[in-house]
Amino acid sequence: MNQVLQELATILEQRKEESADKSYVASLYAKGLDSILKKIGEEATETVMAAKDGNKEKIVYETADLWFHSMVMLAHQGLGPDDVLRELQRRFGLSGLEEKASRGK
Ligand SMILES: N=c1c2ncn([C@@H]3O[C@H](COP(=O)(O)OP(=O)(O)OP(=O)(O)O)[C@@H](O)[C@H]3O)c2ncn1[C@@H]1O[C@H](COP(=O)(O)O)[C@@H](O)[C@H]1O
Repeated sequence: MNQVLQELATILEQRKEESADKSYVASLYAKGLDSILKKIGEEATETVMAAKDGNKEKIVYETADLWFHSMVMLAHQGLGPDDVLRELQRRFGLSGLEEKASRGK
């Protein structure tokens, strides 16, 4: 799995033991699932607006916010990035893309 995602996932697990006034992630857990989902909705909207503007720097920044809050949601639900990557890898295999990529097509 991607090392950055793995390291972030480890921090997100550790934040489950942290107090809400010391950590943004712990404060999101304390507010509960609906607040985490609200942040995902906001960040998704900001990502869409950045893409419509065509500002590459802003697109990357907002997508990072969206991925980050999605990872907080996964951690809250007892999941992690490896679960999503496994699903993407499964689809990759199913579509035959893996074989085509290895043949350079
Ligand atoms: N990657 C991130 C990250 N990306 C975005 N954010 C926060 O997500 C929020 C984004 O919300 P907005 O863009 O709406 O900005 P805002 O108006 O300040 O936010 P709100 O007041 O509306 O909640 C900001 O407060 C950012 O600081 C993040 N906060 C933390 N991390 C990672 O999570 C780790 C743990 O963070 P803490 O729990 O704060 O220690 C850190 O080490 C970082 O690696």
